[in-house]
Amino acid sequence: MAAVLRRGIKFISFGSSQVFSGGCKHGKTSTLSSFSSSNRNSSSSSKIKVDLDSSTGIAVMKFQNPPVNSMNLEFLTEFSIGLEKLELDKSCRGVILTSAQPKIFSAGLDILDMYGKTPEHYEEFWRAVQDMWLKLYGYSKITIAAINGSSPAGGCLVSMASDYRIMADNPRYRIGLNETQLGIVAPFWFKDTMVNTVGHRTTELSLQFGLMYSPSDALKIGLVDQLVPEENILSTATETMTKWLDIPDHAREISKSMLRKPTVDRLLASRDADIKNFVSFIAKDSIQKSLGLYLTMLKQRKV
Ligand SMILES: CCCCCC/C=C\CC(=O)SCCNC(=O)CCNC(=O)[C@H](O)C(C)(C)COP(=O)(O)OP(=O)(O)OC[C@H]1O[C@@H](n2cnc3c(N)ncnc32)[C@H](O)[C@@H]1OP(=O)(O)O
Repeated sequence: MAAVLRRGIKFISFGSSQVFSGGCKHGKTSTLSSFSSSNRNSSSSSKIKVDLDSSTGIAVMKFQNPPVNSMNLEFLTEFSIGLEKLELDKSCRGVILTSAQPKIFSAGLDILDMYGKTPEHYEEFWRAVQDMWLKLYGYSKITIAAINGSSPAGGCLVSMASDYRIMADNPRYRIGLNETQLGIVAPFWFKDTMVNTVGHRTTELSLQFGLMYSPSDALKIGLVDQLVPEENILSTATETMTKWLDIPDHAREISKSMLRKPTVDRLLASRDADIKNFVSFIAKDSIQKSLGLYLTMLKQRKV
C-alpha cells in the first residue's frame, strides 16, 4: 500500500487485469417517485429504489446513492431493511441488485465512515456492514447482481454474496477486493466469501495484491458468471432470474443454505470479537494515515 501510494499509481495490474480508468464525474440522480398498478409495487427510500413485480415474483433493488453508491451507515441500514422486507414478502421470489448510477455498481464501503470518527461510530458502522452481509449471504430468496459498473471492495463483496453475477462487458470497469491497496485488510468473512466464489489460490493472489479485474478477467477466474453488453444487463438478469425461478424454492433454498450456512455461522459465532478487532484496527494512527492519504489521492483523481 505504502509503495502504491508513494508511486501515486492507480490499481496494481496483474496479468491482463489493469487499473481503474477513473476521471469521470457523476451528476446527481433524482429519486424516482413511487407508483403502483395491479402487479407492480415500487418504493423508494432515499438510497435504494425497490420495484417488485408480484406477477413474476421478481424485485429490482437499485442503488441510488450518488455519486458512486458508497455504502455509508444510512445506505447499509436501508439495504438490510429493504432485503428483510422482500424476504418477508411472499409475492417476492428473487431480487436483482443493480445501480442507478452511471458506470458504478458501488464504490464499496464509504471511506469517510472509517476515517476520523469515534470508536462508537466505527462500532455502529461495522455492525451495519456485518448485518448487510449476513442478510445477503444467508438470503433465502434468489439474488442476482447486475453489475453495471465498477465494483471495488464492498461492492465486490455484495456481488459475490449474490447467487449469480452478470457484469456489463465494458473494459473500463473493474471488480475486486482492493483493500490492501488502501492499507486495510479484508476481514475473514470477506476472504471466506471470495474463497467460496473463486477458490483458495486465486483468493491468495487477489487479496494480497488487492487485485482489480477487468470484466473479461473476472469471467476467467469465475468472479462473475456472465458478461453482456451494458444495455442488455437488466433484461438478461430478468431472463436469468426466470430460469432460476423454475427450480422449486424449498429445494433450492436448502441447497443454498447447505453451502453457505457454515460461512455465515463463522461470523455469527464471533460478531463481537470481529467488531472489536475492526474498531481497534481502524482507529490506529498508521491506518488512519493510510486512509487519509488514499482519500487525498481519490480527491486528486490519482486512484
Ligand atoms: C479489520 C479491518 C477491516 C477493514 C475492512 C474494510 C473492508 C472494505 C473496505 C471498502 O469497501 S473500502 C472502499 C474501497 N473502495 C475504493 O477503493 C474505491 C475508491 N473509488 C474509486 O476508485 C473511484 O471513485 C470509482 C469508484 C472508480 C469512481 O470513479 P469516478 O472517476 O467515477 O469518481 P471519482 O471522481 O473517483 O469519485 C467521486 C467522488 O466520490 C468519492 N468516493 C469514491 N469512492 C469513495 C468511497 N469508497 N468512499 C467515500 N468516497 C468515495 C471521491 O472521493 C469523489 O469525491 P469528491 O472528490 O467528488 O468529493
